[in-house]
Amino acid sequence: SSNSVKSDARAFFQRENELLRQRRRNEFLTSYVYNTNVTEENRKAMIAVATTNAAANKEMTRNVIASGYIDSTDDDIKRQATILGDLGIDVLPESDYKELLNAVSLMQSNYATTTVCPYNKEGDCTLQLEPHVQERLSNSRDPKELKHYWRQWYDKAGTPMRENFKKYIEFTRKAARLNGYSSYADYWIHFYEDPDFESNLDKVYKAILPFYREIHGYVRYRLRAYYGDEIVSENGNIPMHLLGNMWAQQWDNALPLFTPFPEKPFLDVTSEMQRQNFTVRKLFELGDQFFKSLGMRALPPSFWDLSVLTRPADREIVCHASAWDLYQDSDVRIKMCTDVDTHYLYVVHHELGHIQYYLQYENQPTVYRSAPNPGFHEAVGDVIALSVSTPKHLQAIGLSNVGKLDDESRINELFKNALKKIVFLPFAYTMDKYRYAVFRGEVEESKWNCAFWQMRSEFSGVEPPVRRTDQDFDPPAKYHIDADVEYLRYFAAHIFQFQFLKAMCIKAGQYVPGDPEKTLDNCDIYNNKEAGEAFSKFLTLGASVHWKKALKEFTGETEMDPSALLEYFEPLRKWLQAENERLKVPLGWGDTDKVAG
Ligand SMILES: C=C(C[SeH])C(=O)N1CCC[C@H]1C(=O)O
Ligand SMILES: [Zn+2]
Repeated sequence: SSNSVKSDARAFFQRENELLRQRRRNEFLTSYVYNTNVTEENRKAMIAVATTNAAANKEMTRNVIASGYIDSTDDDIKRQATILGDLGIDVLPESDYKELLNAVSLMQSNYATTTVCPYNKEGDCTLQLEPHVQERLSNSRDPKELKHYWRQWYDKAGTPMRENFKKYIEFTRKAARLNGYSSYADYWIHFYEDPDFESNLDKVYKAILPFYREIHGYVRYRLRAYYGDEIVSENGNIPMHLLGNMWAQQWDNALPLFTPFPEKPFLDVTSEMQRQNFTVRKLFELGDQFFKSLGMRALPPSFWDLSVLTRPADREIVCHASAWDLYQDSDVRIKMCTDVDTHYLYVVHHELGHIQYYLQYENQPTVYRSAPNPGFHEAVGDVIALSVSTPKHLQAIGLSNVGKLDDESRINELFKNALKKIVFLPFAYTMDKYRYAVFRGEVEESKWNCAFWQMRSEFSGVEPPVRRTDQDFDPPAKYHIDADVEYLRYFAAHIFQFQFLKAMCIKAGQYVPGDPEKTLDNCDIYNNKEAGEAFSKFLTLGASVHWKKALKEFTGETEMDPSALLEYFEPLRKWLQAENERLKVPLGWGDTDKVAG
């Protein structure tokens, strides 16, 4: 009878999920050892465990397919079988699998260990991306120094990785084909469980593009006033080394060059934190405190014992921040090279968002211990960071003496946030539009580098400080391209986080449409149990239901919709359009001439 079939299926999935959990624990433990101690021995040990697991995962998938549960009339059985029946790169024959992992881990190791030479002075070429190069890109206002560090990094972290990247493309293409996908791009897209994903993505990009063009035009105008016409053209691409970030993905570090109302006081949280002798641990305690104030999960004691929160002096680690689920006894960890400043205050909350999600869904079967939409996982921490960075909250924790800004200071704050949240969207869009094109074979290999810069110019209107040719190979200078990490999850997260924020601010009574005293950009959900309860219910689901169903229960919506984001920034958008008209700022940009055609 269907009951006995169901109980057989339950027993089957119970066993497969438990075995999968053990495999994931082993695999992530060895991967954590490698990421927190980058040696050849640890790299090989990680590959060995992953290879053994790939064979076991293949066996599991064979069992799942043979069981026929994919055709079950029971939604849950069908969903578990569908997800477990999808192998990913584990489908590869063992030798190909090893070659692929070898190529990706070599790119990651290179990124983690690349060091560069100091500008304009003799000295060891031992400067690291975090913290040295990142600090120079953020704070230097010398175009020659900025160009030096830009070129050093791209030449050393990018170009030497061409052969490994080629292998990466070859083997991911083979894996996608073996799984019945037309390309690795389509394998990545299937995680969004949305046939309209790519067309929705283009729709959202087009919806924010007018606002982005206003920001781009104003920034170019102000940069030109500061650096002069030889460095910044009137209506061309913005040289990316001037924008405060190695990849020009967010421009808030260069904000002092283009603050709308420079004479207005600023929430300079970094100097206030340093004045108050904030420690790295304090940053994590702030985040932990926020989640607890919402009635959500606290960090377990093991988190503090097993995480690596600052760069060790005695070994190489992968500094790029990451959060880890070790799939047993609430063993969750963060690995990052934290400094005490506003950038890391944001990153700490971003990573703690992943940790909170891991804890919230830890009692789901292994197959459901993930987000139903990759964008959700990247949005959790960002929502909290948005609340933390409000004047109201910063005053509550003693990092600011103003709880409510006047109109001009509010424009400054919104502008700073737009330099993170709006500027980021065309960048994130390009990271995967480019890789989709390469995965789909739409760009011939001899054009891989020029295509990259042509797309950065087309979608963001930024260009390299020096001419680049197809003898260079710049994409692996970005962590996620080395580490096989899909990037549209961050694009989606930058839209979803404002939908989550608005829903929770309404529940907390912190946002009332049309009430100038209760706007989205000064909403602080701290201590609000109703908001926390709704958030917990949403996160506890894990991947057990379709993301549209989870979103509907949480915010009442079923789409990735930029309305909440545009509402949050509306006062800035109005001001910027008027200001650009007043200053006769030209908008838009043409083709870059920094790329050999
Ligand atoms: C902090 C993380 C680890 Se999931 C990260 O990679 N982020 C967070 C925002 C965008 C993206 C990046 O740094 O490129
Ligand atoms: Zn993340």
